[in-house]
Amino acid sequence: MLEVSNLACSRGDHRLFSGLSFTLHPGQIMQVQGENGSGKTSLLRTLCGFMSPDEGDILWRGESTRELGEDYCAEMMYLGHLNAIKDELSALENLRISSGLSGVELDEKEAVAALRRMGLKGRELLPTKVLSQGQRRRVALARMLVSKAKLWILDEPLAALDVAAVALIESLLEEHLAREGMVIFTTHQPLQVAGMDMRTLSLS
Ligand SMILES: Nc1ncnc2c1ncn2[C@@H]1O[C@H](COP(=O)(O)OP(=O)(O)OP(=O)(O)O)[C@@H](O)[C@H]1O
Repeated sequence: MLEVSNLACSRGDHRLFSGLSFTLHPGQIMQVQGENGSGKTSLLRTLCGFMSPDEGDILWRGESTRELGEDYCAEMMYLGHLNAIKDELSALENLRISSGLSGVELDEKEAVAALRRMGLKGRELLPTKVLSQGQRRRVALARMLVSKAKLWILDEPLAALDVAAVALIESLLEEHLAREGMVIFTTHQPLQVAGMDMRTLSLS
């Protein structure tokens, strides 16, 4: 369970939000909404521990995420809106390295299978710099197929994806929630997650 209480966050002199509280239970998904610049990415990065809040507490299974440190990181997967993939490396190398850094060692067969499920058959060994924007996004999102993390924090996961890839991401979210996973995400596009308890958090 993730419990956020009285969270406040600023950028420079500008207060983005304050007094933000919510609880996310296993099997729940929450969409963070708000116009451009309202602080959605800042909130997600704060929940990951990449930014420190001005005030407030973030608890994972009842303990402070700051104190849990790597133990929290091992249970959380963050996919930012920038792909964080290395241009010179292949799709296969990118997936194996990013997965390894998050504590999941993938052998080549597993990584190839994940990339193929993401529609990247025949693109596994190419340097990612030659892939299209949507294909690069698919490489980054392939982590969703191999992650063992309970909490997924996803910033604009649908950006640059075509209809088939959006449907695949929706099904991966459904599978994750059915396994008692948790998801916090932002999107400016509609997302259909069947039969799920979709919560929303609006920043203004
Ligand atoms: N490093 C920084 N220094 C100063 N201001 C920043 C910095 N990063 C972000 N900001 C500002 O903080 C505000 C919130 O940015 P953030 O990226 O969290 O918004 P967002 O809701 O995710 O926006 P979008 O929908 O456009 O992705 C913006 O006004 C932005 O200009």
